[in-house]
Amino acid sequence: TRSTRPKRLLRAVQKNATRGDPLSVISAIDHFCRHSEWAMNVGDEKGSILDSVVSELNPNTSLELGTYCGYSTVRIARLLPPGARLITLEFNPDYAAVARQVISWAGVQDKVELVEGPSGDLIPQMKERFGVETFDFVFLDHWKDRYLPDTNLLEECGLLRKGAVLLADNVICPGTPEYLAYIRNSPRYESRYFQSHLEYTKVEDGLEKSVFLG
Ligand SMILES: Cc1ncnc2c1ncn2[C@@H]1O[C@H](/C=C/CNC(=O)c2cc(-c3ccc(F)cc3)cc(O)c2O)[C@@H](O)[C@H]1O
Ligand SMILES: [Mg+2]
Repeated sequence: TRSTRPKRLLRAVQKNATRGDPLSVISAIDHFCRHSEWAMNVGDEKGSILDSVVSELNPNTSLELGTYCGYSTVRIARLLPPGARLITLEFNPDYAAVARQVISWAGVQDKVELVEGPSGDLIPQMKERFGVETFDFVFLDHWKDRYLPDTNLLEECGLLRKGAVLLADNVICPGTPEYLAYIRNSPRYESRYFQSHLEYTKVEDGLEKSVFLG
């Protein structure tokens, strides 16, 4: 079957990372993206901002929109306390298949539930089908024009608790103008921009951290 970039990324993980060692999986992917083929993982620079937000929050229930190859899934899951869980949504079955293998190579599969399907259909099912009360943390990294509709959906479904944190990737590059305008002007959120760079490049990008005030 035709080799794809995600499959080549997975092979690099299986070749260079140690099973059960999430940090070695993260560095194997970063090395592959720096020295072989660029890929749209959040990367090491923005990834360390993601790490600090997750570590400070210690979320019990987290949601990731857009799994891709599972890089940020592993970054988040390795920091979660015992019993905590991360639900990650991915509608491309080929990407999901690669991500499942990256996640299990890292040994964090017990903390992760990868659900295949479009976020717009799955978010309204979170309570009944997945037993979620509310999310403590949401990482947005899927199609950029879905950030705002999915945020509104999370609000409408009562899935954000007071103090829940939304962390959005790529608010500069490729950019999420509608989402930024909404979240920065809404009285229901307290937002802060973390300046950084587009993964593996010198181009400016950043993460927007927004606390839901209820
Ligand atoms: C509604 C729905 N439901 C479920 N899964 C969904 C979904 N919408 C998308 N997905 C999934 O999520 C990932 C998509 C990620 C989109 N990310 C980017 O486009 C992206 C692009 C760049 C970039 C920057 C400069 C360039 F020159 C080129 C690319 C950097 C990034 O960091 C990105 O995240 C991908 O795995 C897709 O299948
Ligand atoms: Mg991204």
